[in-house]
Order: sequence, then C-alpha cells, then structure tokens
Amino acid sequence: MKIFEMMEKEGHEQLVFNQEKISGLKALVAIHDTTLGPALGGCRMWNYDTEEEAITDVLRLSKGMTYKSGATGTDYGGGKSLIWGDPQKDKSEALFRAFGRYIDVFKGRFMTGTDVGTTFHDFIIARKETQYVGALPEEYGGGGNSSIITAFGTWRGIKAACKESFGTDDLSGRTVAVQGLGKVGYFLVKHLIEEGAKVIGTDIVDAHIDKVKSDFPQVEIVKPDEIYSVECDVFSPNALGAIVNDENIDKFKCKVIAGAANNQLAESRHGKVLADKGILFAPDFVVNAGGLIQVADELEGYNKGRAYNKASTIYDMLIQIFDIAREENIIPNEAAVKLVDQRLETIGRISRTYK
Ligand SMILES: NC(=O)c1ccc[n+]([C@@H]2O[C@H](COP(=O)([O-])OP(=O)(O)OC[C@H]3O[C@@H](n4cnc5c(N)ncnc54)[C@H](O)[C@@H]3O)[C@@H](O)[C@H]2O)c1
Repeated sequence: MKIFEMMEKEGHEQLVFNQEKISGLKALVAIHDTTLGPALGGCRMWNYDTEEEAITDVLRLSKGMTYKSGATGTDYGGGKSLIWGDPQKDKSEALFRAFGRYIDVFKGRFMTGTDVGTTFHDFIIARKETQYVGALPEEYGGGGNSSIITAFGTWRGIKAACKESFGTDDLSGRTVAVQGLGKVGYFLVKHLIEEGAKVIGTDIVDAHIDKVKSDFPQVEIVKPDEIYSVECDVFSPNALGAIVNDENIDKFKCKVIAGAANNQLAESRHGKVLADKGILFAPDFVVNAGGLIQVADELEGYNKGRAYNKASTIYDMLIQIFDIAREENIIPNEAAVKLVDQRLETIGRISRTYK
C-alpha cells in the first residue's frame, strides 16, 4: 500500500496514527483539506478486516467531508477519524478518553463527533479530555439527535429535485420509495406523510418497520429487495451506500433519486448512466448535509433556528447545482464538485490576503 501516493492523488494533508496500549485504542485521523477552515468529520468505529481497509476508508471519507462542508457554505474543511474496533465489544471509558486526548493534540485543526458505530455517550466521555468534539446532546450545549435535522434537509432536497424534474416541489400525491426506516428514514417519512405524499418503505429490522407502521399506518411496506423496482416518482436511499450499482441500475422506475445515505453511487460513472435513463440524481453530500450544518452551528454556540434556516437552504443549493448542470450539460454530481472546487479556490485565495 503506497500511502503517500494515495494522499497525493486525492490531495490529503495529514494521516495520523494513534495507539494507546492500556485502553487498546487504535485510531486514525485523516485531514483532507483545511483551505476553508478547521477540518470537520465524524468518528467511525468499525471492525475492519485489515489495516489497508481502515486507511482507505478514512482517506475516502475525509475527502467526502471537504465536499460536504464546502457545498454547505460553512467555513470548515474535511477530515474524518476512525477507531479500529468492534463498537459492540470494545468500548470503554479509557478508550474514549485516550481518543479525546489525541484529538486535543490537533488544537482545533480537526473536530469530530458521532458517525457509524459511535454515539453521543462516547463523546460525553471524550469531552473530558478535549473541547474539540461536537454532536452532543442539548444538555451539553449541542443540538441533540442530528438525524432529525438530516431528515429535514433530505426532505428539502427531495422537494428541490422534484422542482427540477416535475416543475413543482409540491409532494402531495407523489409516490416516494424510502429505503431504510432508521433514525433518518423515520423522520423523513414523517415529513413526507405530513405533506401528503404516498410512501412505500422497507427495512431489514422488524422493529423499525413496526414503529413506522404504528405511527404512519398509511405507509406501504415491501420486502428489502423489492424496493428498487417499485413504481414511484422518487427513490430515497436512507440505508446503505453504493446502492446505485451495476446490479440495481436497470431496476429503478423513478424519475428522481434523493436521500441521506452517503456515497449512493457505487462508481461515479453510474451518475451518467442514471442521467441517460432520464433519472435525476441529487448529490448525496448536499442532500444529507443537515447533520454537518448542525455540528458546525454547535461549534459557534448552538442556535436551533439558525441551524434549521441553514439546513433549509439545501433546497436552494440544489437548485443552483441543477441550473449549472443543465447549462453546462454535466451531471449534478459534477456540478456540485465544480462548485466546491471554485469555492476552495476563491475563498482560499481571499484568506491568503495579508491583513
Ligand atoms: N444520521 C445522520 O445525521 C446522517 C447524516 C448524514 C448521512 N447519514 C447517512 O444516512 C443513512 C441513514 O442514517 P441513519 O442515521 O438513519 O442510520 P440508521 O442505522 O439509523 O438507519 C439505517 C436503516 O437502514 C436499514 N437497512 C440496512 N440495510 C438495509 C437494506 N439492505 N435494506 C433496507 N434497509 C436497510 C437499517 O436496518 C436501519 O433501520 C446512512 O447511510 C448514514 O451514513 C446519516
């Protein structure tokens, strides 16, 4: 594995290895780009099979954060941290305090919070060692469960994509297929039902389906492998990444794909295939930026109204991205990346001005 080559190719600034013997901590921190400000990115805890897999993941995820931060207009860069271990078995007070100590070393150049495998309980512990953690509960000055604002932003994103595709953002009477009825999916269904959309949902966990069925009995439930081919206006992925792949791509019967899951396109070429089929793909790193917006707001002293106003503008960001894509005859994902690259260039240049 040629780590420096990988970093150079994708433009990473730092990759830091952290080891602490007593707690058993093995953690990586990748900082991709700090042109716009300190790097922001969650902490994933995962039992990777190999060191190479962990390094590849942290580098890929940290680059994604540069684009998510950049697209939302926040003055933060992109980074990611990762604890190599089993979140069900390997957590302890010592582990998260050791992790907090190592995060403190960055002195604010990198700030982290929850991601897959970590919860705010872990960061209440880490916070004893560092102030540079966010995504905390309200009683600790945070914004609480970030899935709620992520679902709100996703709903705004679906409306923007419908505006582009159907000429109206009114979702009443539209059919939306929701894959994943977890923390984000549940609150997204709530927004959709409240606006009068017809929802078809699926999940692999019965308890999550039961909660949706009990609170929104009008939701039609299908089996997990059936969701791709249901007749619908919008397909909303809120479970896993890479669901737009060679196996599924011919199954979709929707006009729009917009959801909260990260990295929905298995490969970037799948975005072009969707466009050729007349399916509008809303860039996931913009649609699902609500959580990042909340954490960025938290770091300035959390104000719920301000955070929701900002998350609401996910709609406007997407409209701008769709306009650029149409004018330049490129797919929206490329337009979004272009927009962030331009912002990195112009704002980066301004911040170099001597004052
Ligand atoms: N929570 C946030 O603030 C946030 C922010 C940005 C992006 N995301 C992304 O959004 C997605 C959902 O996040 P979440 O916080 O709701 O996670 P979650 O784990 O609470 O929910 C995911 C749901 O998907 C279900 N699922 C898994 N595999 C499935 C399959 N094959 N078919 C159908 N359902 C399946 C799970 O059972 C679970 O209910 C994830 O990809 C996450 O990375 C979340």
